[in-house]
Amino acid sequence: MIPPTAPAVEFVRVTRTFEGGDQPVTALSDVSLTVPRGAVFGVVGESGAGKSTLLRMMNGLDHPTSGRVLFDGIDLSTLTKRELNAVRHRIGVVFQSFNLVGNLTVRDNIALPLRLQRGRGAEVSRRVAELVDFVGLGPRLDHYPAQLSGGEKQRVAIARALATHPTMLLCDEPTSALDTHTTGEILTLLGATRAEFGTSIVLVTHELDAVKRICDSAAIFEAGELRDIIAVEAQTGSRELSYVEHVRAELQR
Ligand SMILES: Nc1ncnc2c1ncn2[C@@H]1O[C@H](COP(=O)(O)OP(=O)(O)OP(=O)(O)O)[C@@H](O)[C@H]1O
Repeated sequence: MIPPTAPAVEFVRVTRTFEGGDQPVTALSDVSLTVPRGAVFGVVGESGAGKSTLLRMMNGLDHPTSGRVLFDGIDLSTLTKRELNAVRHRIGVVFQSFNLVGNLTVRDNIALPLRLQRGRGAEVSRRVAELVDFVGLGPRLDHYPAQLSGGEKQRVAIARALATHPTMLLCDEPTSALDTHTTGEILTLLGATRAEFGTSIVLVTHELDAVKRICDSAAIFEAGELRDIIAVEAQTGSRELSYVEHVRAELQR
């Protein structure tokens, strides 16, 4: 059972060391942090800081060498493969490179996680319709990924990640392949995801503007060590700018 007050994710003194090369590599060293439920939590750090390792552990794809990772209060390393799979259905993942299936339409990409769970046809269609509406991709339902812009592909990927009603969304550099205006649109969509569904979001990014825009707090990593967790001041009064307003604001800054 999920303790009602459990955070979305908790790391308790987590260390992850990779053996096998000439020398062991410590990707994360004694990391303790808490992602509160419903938070948008940023993770920043230079290349090699340990961000991907952190995300893989949140998703149960990797386990600590020492310490514990708790999702909804459950220690992921104590679960059987079957239990872990069940927990992972409550976690959505969004990648920089979208990871859509090229020979499936938008509709079928979004439906994929539901079909893997053997969802019934009518339920799947209803859920896909809701999500397409939420991410604003109605007219593109029968298009293939190659026919979409980068921003549209990321909308499909977000819809697909939300298909199974996850309580947490892990976003690995979701806007790094996008121009700044489209980045703003995707961040707005992630903000709407939290507001509409209460989804906890972990946003790994090297773009500090993205953190400033939607995160409540952010963890700063350096060489596998958690250096600081900072509260991010809310950007009150900010609204979605049109493309022209955005370019004007950037060039005149
Ligand atoms: N499977 C592995 N085997 C050996 N070393 C690894 C493995 N995975 C990660 N590492 C090492 O752990 C350290 C942290 O890697 P990680 O990918 O977590 O960093 P990152 O912050 O995500 O970097 P980037 O922004 O470049 O993706 C690096 O030194 C990396 O080489």
